[in-house]
Amino acid sequence: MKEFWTALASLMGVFAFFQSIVHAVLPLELRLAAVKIFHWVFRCFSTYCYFDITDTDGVNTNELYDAVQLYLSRSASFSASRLSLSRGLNSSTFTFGLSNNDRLVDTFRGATATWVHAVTQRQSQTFSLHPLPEDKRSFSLRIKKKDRPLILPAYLDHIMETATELRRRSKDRLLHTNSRGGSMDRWFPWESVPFKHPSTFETLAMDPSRKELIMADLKYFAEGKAFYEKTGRAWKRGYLLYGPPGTGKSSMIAAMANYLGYDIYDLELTEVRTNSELRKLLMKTTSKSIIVIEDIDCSLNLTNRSSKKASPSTDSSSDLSSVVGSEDVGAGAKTITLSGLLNFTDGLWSCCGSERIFVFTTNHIEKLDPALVRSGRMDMHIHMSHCSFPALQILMKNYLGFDDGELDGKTENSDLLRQLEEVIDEAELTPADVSEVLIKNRRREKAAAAAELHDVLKERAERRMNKKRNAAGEETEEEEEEQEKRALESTSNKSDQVLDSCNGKAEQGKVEQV
Ligand SMILES: Nc1ncnc2c1ncn2[C@@H]1O[C@H](COP(=O)(O)OP(=O)(O)OP(=O)(O)O)[C@@H](O)[C@H]1O
Ligand SMILES: [Mg+2]
Repeated sequence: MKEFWTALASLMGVFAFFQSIVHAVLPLELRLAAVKIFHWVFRCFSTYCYFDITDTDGVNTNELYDAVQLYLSRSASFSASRLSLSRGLNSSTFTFGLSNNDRLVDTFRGATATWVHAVTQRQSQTFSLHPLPEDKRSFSLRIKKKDRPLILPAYLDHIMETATELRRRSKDRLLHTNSRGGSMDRWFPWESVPFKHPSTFETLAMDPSRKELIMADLKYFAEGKAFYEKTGRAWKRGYLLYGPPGTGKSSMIAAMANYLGYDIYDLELTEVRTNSELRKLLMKTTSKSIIVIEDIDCSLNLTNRSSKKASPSTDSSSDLSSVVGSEDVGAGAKTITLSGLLNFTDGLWSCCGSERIFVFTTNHIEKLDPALVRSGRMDMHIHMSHCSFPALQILMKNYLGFDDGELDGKTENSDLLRQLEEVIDEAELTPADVSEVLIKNRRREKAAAAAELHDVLKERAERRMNKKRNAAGEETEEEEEEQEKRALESTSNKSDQVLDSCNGKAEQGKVEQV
């Protein structure tokens, strides 16, 4: 035994001696090259192959990294002996995180996949306007070389799909905004909060047939990967929601996100200064998301637009590049152009990601630049209108607890329902107005609350009728005055003509006299 320890000690001594010689004789570059060659030789003879999945690809966040993290933390968490736990602010679920060098083993189609998570510090960065995060994170996947054709890329597809499904099921969606201090100089220009809006298509008050049409359209889109690939179209869709305030445009967006399980990017256009900032924001959005620009008409600077339009050029492209949010503020002049915005939704940059929905909302569709609303740009124009009777029925269900049987018009409520149906269109109340009345009366008995609603609707309808009648009366008065004026004018014209003809004769006579 003693001999063994003596031999080991002398072996280590020899190794240390050679190491010091190598360090003294070989320069650093040569040593690094030697290490690389050693790794290369090792990999050539190894039965395994390795794949590194980093958190960024240098510019964009790597969706695969996020998917792997979610997949491993939810699917394989039970097989790991040590994991870090976290729960996001306002989030309803716990997330298992992986620390440095954590190792997880997964199996797919009978093959073993070993994952190792590595967190290293990024080497000191040179000055940059867009610094990267301090930590560099990556997953390393190790599989047997012989399994490679069997499980790649199917395994990665499986991970992406599972992560998507997990996200959808967790109902933990995010609402990203660029207006809450998200700085363009930072790595991630969007600030995020958990998205908890409870609006769904079920609670949304609108005609069921139109609702179904929209839901079918969304579903077709979400499942339409093959269709978009086959037709060579970018996998994105645009919706323009327009209508008066309080008709449910924002509620519809929330319902869309909840229906599809997508995140929302709420883009505050007035916070974006240049087209390149806009493009960068777009690049930092993930797929399976809804990118929203609310009140698009208010984001457009019509003064600048018209001044540009006043230029002699009649070229339609000049119209397209009209300034949107421009403000002449010297060096920091804002230079977002309409063409920049259209590129954002339509152009090549809009495709740097997939499965994305663009939603614009406006109260004044007539104020929008024709370039924005021309057919083909926004795939679907959805008019959110005043509360109709079918929409009212949904609100009565939501707020007062009426059920389908009570609303089918064959029960003791049928009279009340008929009366509501008679006045609802004339009252022209928005779903938000109706909701207010119902909220105020929600503690009362259903029928009493509905009767109160009827009174409000009736009063409003009558007021509108009176207004119309008065307006019509004023119009008739105006018309009568107009007619009188015309009659008077025609009489005076006739006498003028008589005078003229007399004068004419006099002139002629005069001429003749001359
Ligand atoms: N169609 C609807 N279905 C259910 N609730 C609605 C609907 N429309 C409005 N509401 C209610 O009114 C409130 C305001 O609606 P919402 O913010 O969606 O309107 P909007 O059309 O986006 O208005 P604005 O044009 O002012 O942004 C919502 O919180 C919701 O409770
Ligand atoms: Mg809104």
